[in-house]
Amino acid sequence: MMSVALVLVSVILVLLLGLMAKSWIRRSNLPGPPLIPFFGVAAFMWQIKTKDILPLFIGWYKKYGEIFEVEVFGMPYVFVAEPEVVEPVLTNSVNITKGYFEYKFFRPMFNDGLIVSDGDKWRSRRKLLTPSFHFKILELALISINRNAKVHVSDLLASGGKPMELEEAIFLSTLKLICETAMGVQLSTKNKKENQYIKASKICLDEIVERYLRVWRYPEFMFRFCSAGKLFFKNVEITHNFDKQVIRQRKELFQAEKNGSQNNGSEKNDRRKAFLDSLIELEDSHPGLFTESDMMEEVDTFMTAGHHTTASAMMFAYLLLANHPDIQEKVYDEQIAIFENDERMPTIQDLSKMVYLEMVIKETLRLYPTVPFTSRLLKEDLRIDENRVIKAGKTVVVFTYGVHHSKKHWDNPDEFIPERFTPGTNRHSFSYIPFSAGPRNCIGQKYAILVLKTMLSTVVRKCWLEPVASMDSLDLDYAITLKPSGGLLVKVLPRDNTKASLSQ
Ligand code: HEM
Repeated sequence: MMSVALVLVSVILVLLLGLMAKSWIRRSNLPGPPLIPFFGVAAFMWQIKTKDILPLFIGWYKKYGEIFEVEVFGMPYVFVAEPEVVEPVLTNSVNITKGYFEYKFFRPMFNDGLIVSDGDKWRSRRKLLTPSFHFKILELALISINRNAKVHVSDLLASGGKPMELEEAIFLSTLKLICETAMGVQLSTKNKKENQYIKASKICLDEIVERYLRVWRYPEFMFRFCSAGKLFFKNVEITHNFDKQVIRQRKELFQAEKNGSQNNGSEKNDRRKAFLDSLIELEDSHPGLFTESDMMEEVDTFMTAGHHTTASAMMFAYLLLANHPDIQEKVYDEQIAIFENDERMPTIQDLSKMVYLEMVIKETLRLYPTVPFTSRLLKEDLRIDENRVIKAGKTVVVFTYGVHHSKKHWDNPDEFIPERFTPGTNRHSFSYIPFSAGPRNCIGQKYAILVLKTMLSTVVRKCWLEPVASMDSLDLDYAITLKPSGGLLVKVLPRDNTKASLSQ
């Protein structure tokens, strides 16, 4: 009996030593937290909460520098925050594959949609979908954005200046916007199903982050078995049902428009198509080649990516403006210089004049990058310099938060200074990458800037934002996108009254 136990212990020891040796060999000469046999950092990650994730990586970044290596359950991850290294990672046209586990966990939500897909499928989809975000389409979208911005402002003002939890109102606005502009479907004003959808998609993203931290949930069968997995799949179903309904509604309209134009004998409408219309047209013209499930995976992807991201950026912008009244006032002055006392909504030309507002948005995305990490699985070796190579097979995580807070590239990196984005200021082009860069950059970035500018312009013209708590007490939650932990409490007052009371 003793000898069997001894053999078992010896085998386990040899296995652990083997794994350690493998790790040391693979690790090359990059610094990083001490190796823990077999589990790597996963051995203590299970104790961590989502709001501890960013501080943990910031701590390692401060301790080990702009390139460090972390091992999770035998998988090596190289974190990079040095613009000179980020550049070859993001611009390489071979290394377009996303990190394996990080993106695999999205598959139940997005299947093989644009964020997750790879190789030829990704290339052809990207080519197909890019025209949907063409300038002409965005110009048309402005009508919907303006209408929603007005509704959003009256929702904010209804709070009567009392501290208001803004997260829900912001998410509702950005969801309605992506539905109207990209999907061509106007949502109801009752908001019941919409709020249910928003809640479900938040639960899904939260559960993905929790899954990163709990290695025993990595295997699909284990995840499906536990209560977290059951909750996740239940909420995935809610989001899918909502998206199916959106597709159904748009298809009915599409068919009605098609019949209408045939009956009128009118010419084929060749204007550029909004996102969902081009997918429906493709299914219509290529039956069997582009299917309903192909359409679903892209709608699922764009519905989530299209509203969580802009909502996160808006939340931080409100918080920063409320806490920096001087900057809020400068944004307002620029609006007055453009509109004087005219109540009209902004045109594309007006938006192009909002240079200071754009600087504020850029600085918000620098301080609080909506997507703080992105990753690539290296298909070929990446030489950093004479002494350092990151080997093919490793996952490189671009630590955007670290890039944006680098003391080498930014003076007082933790301060909110929109003036650093004064047009014409020089900097390393990979020291600022909120939308990533290279072939897999954000397809929605022009749309996002349009939404942010229009919404913020409308809010600042009509409202005065006041803080409820100082930014010093702000914790950041990593929920795939970055969010203020515990929501967003701000006071919203009508601008005119405030101006009047300020001048008294
Ligand atoms: C403030 C707003 C936004 C920010 C900061 C942002 C940021 C990013 C980043 C960093 C990536 C790269 C992710 C990666 O490599 O893993 C990305 C990709 C992507 N974004 Fe955005 N995004 C924003 C808004 C949007 C919007 C509004 C949409 C849709 C309308 C969108 C759709 C996508 C899609 C589909 C991808 C994948 C592109 C590909 O792999 O080809 N994003 N975004």
